[in-house]
Amino acid sequence: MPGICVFGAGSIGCYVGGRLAAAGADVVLVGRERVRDAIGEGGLRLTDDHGVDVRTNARFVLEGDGPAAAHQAELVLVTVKSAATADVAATLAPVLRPDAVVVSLQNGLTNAEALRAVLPGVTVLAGMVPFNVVNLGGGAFHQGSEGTIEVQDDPALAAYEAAFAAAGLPLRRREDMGAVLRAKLLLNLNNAVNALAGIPLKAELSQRAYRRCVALAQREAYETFRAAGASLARLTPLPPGLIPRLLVMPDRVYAAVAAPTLAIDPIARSSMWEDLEAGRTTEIDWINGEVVRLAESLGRSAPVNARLVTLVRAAEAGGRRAWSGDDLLADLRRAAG
Ligand SMILES: NC(=O)C1=CN([C@@H]2O[C@H](COP(=O)(O)OP(=O)(O)OC[C@H]3O[C@@H](n4cnc5c(N)ncnc54)[C@H](OP(=O)(O)O)[C@@H]3O)[C@@H](O)[C@H]2O)C=CC1
Ligand SMILES: CC(C)(CO)C(=O)C(=O)O
Repeated sequence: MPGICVFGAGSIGCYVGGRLAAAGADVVLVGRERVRDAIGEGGLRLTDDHGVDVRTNARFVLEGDGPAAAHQAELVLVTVKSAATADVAATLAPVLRPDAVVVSLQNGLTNAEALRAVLPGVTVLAGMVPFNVVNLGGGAFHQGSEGTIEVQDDPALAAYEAAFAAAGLPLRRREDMGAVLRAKLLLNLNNAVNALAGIPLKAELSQRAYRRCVALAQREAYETFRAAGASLARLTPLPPGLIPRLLVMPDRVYAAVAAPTLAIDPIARSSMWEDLEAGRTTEIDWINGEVVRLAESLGRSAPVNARLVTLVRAAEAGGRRAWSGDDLLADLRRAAG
């Protein structure tokens, strides 16, 4: 069984790393003292809405011992937030084995590129986690929505596929990973709306005003990607360009059409909400900020996404949170002009 090092033991790192460890993989989690202390003697508990309930005592080391752990590993999963990717890359560069494989399981478009730039000669693959994981505290992590992890196709994956499949998290190989990441970014435009709403995803998405905010941001991003000639993969029953049409439907229609395919646990929140709540820098620059920069590079503008960047930055600095759907929609419409 290959040695796996998970760099960034938070929601995704503990859940994916823990499931791998529970299935017998040799896993070491690298993370913060507060996460190690929360896991404590009881170990990790990993659950989902379909009966998964596993406990495991995966090895956990603090970041000071991260380089030694990464040096031993054949596979390194990077699961820090995007703002920490450069630091992790600098830590990995002097210690990785030349035959190591690095997989970024992060949101955003550029994390694998950022790792690759500092790790020449190492196989670095972009990955995409479609499902939500909530940190319930006390070492418990809950998968609150569905989907299969997708990874940039590469022959190096063959050595690890069995471990992921045994863990109940089979990998889907993709040759069009750029299109997958862009389509995921479109879905992640909801993160900012969810973080500003300050309520669980299910409650937020059940309100038309919030969905209209997401639709505004998605339409703008979709048009920007089209203008750049950048394709988007289909990750949902509806193709990406049609999702805004569903989002703006009245609540009852949305519930009837989306509910069967969009099972979200009532407690699930976006990772951006978790960052705001913990007082951390969010990934707004790596999500909505990407749309704004791409639009600018094309001589266009993306005022709705730019406004969401501004509002989330303000919230990071202690500004307004708990926006109502109507207030946020009015604000974004004003920005759109
Ligand atoms: N949570 C979710 O449901 C989903 C998240 N994602 C994506 O997955 C990625 C990870 O998200 P998530 O798991 O929520 O993030 P978390 O913040 O829960 O976990 C990341 C952890 O890594 C720690 N960390 C930061 N720098 C280092 C370092 N140098 N060495 C070791 N540990 C470090 C962080 O500590 P500290 O906070 O102190 O910096 C934090 O505990 C993001 O890109 C996110 O967008 C994708 C799909 C779903
Ligand atoms: C799963 C999803 C889309 C929403 O929780 C996410 O990627 C995130 O929270 O960052």
